[in-house]
Amino acid sequence: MSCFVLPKRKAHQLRSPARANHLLYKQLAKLTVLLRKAQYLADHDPLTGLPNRRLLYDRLQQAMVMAAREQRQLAVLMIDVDQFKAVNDRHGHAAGDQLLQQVAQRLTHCLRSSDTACRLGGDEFVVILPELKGEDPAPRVVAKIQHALAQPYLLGQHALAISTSIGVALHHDRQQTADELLQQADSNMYRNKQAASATRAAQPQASLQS
Ligand SMILES: Nc1nc2c(ncn2[C@@H]2O[C@H](COP(=O)(O)OP(=O)(O)OP(=O)(O)O)[C@@H](O)[C@H]2O)c(=O)[nH]1
Repeated sequence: MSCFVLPKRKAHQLRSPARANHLLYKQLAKLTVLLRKAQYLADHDPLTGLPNRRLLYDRLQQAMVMAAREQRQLAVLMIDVDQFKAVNDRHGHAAGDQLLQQVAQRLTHCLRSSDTACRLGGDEFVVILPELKGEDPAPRVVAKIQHALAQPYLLGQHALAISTSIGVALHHDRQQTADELLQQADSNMYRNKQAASATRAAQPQASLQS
């Protein structure tokens, strides 16, 4: 914390109030920058730069309140990379990291500025869609995301195709908590993953391509 302390100055420099004020102002400006950086680090995933679990809960709770107040539809998507462990095992952890970074970039490009994509941890991402309009719009967003994430990735020298499992939860019930909504999206994702896994088992050629 030594950077927050006024630097030692010759006594005559600090005797001038204008000079002392100037030094204090500079130190406060530095402190403000450091606090902003600390806040960013507390709220974001260092690998992908996406909001982390802490900020996800914050944004989701706010979005749920706004959706209820303005009678808007809100959906949460739970997104999990299929067989991600195999990417690490076959191509190395650094390639796995690159894949997660590219998934995060693609997710961000697919979404509107009012939507939020977060990294929950590992290969799990959450998307908050706070302003759904029209009839049953969530499946359209899911299809768009799934298509974008299914395009091949370039990891160093390797081109790699992956699939993702996505679970959707719609926020209908005002009593529902953020945790319950995420849990519902997670259960739906898990069910979809199991179905996709059963399909892959029946068609071994459809598994991870590299
Ligand atoms: N490269 C990399 N790997 C990570 C990171 N965080 C977690 N992992 C790895 O991600 C993998 C997650 O594996 P799982 O989700 O359990 O398994 P999976 O292979 O995706 O299996 P399914 O989800 O059932 O398809 C584990 O091997 C973790 O070690 C990370 O930041 N970078």
